[in-house]
Amino acid sequence: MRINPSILSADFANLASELERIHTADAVHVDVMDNHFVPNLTIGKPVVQAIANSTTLPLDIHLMIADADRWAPEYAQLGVDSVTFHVEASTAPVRLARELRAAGTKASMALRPATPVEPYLDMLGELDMLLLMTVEPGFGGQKFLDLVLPKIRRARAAIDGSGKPIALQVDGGISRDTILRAAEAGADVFVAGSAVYSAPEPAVEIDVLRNLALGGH
Ligand SMILES: O=C(CO)[C@@H](O)[C@H](O)COP(=O)(O)O
Repeated sequence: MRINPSILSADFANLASELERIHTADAVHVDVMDNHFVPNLTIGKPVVQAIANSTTLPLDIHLMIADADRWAPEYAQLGVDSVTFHVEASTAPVRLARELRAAGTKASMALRPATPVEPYLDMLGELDMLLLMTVEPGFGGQKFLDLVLPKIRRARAAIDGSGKPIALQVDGGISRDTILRAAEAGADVFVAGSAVYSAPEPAVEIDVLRNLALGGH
């Protein structure tokens, strides 16, 4: 059960201290948005590099950008732990996943809530992590979409059937109220933004969320 706080909900003017506030996290989830794939604009490579230089936590990079085939390998060069691209933004996801692994990072692929997982089950072995979005990507603070739960269950069954150690991440609306449902469905990596950063002590909230998730297993 891993908790990766999203710095989208952090104070961007004080990123170094905001990273210290989540020292109990398993990794830092970094949302890169380009105002094309999603209707929001966040940060790019220079700021990702600065974050990498400011923390000892692994970086979990979530690219919500168009033309993932072109850009994702460049993020892999930054020495981050994992790079997640959206399948809806890639024309050659198998080749891209292989390129990411060849660059020394974990390869991860994300699906929007309405994107079915079945067409991609045969390529699970190319991935280190599958991200199932539990909100429409673009903004923090949205409501968890329960309609994704059956897809999480189907993905869990396929991962278990593959016999491969593929992480199953969920992102969006994860809180004390929703994390158990996602865990019971089979998720094992949880991205939480507003729930962590709105807490008085984010590091403690991370531990609370992790313990709640453990109740689902
Ligand atoms: O990628 C996204 C949103 O597109 C997420 O990472 C959010 O940043 C999570 O925030 P909360 O829903 O937990 O507030």
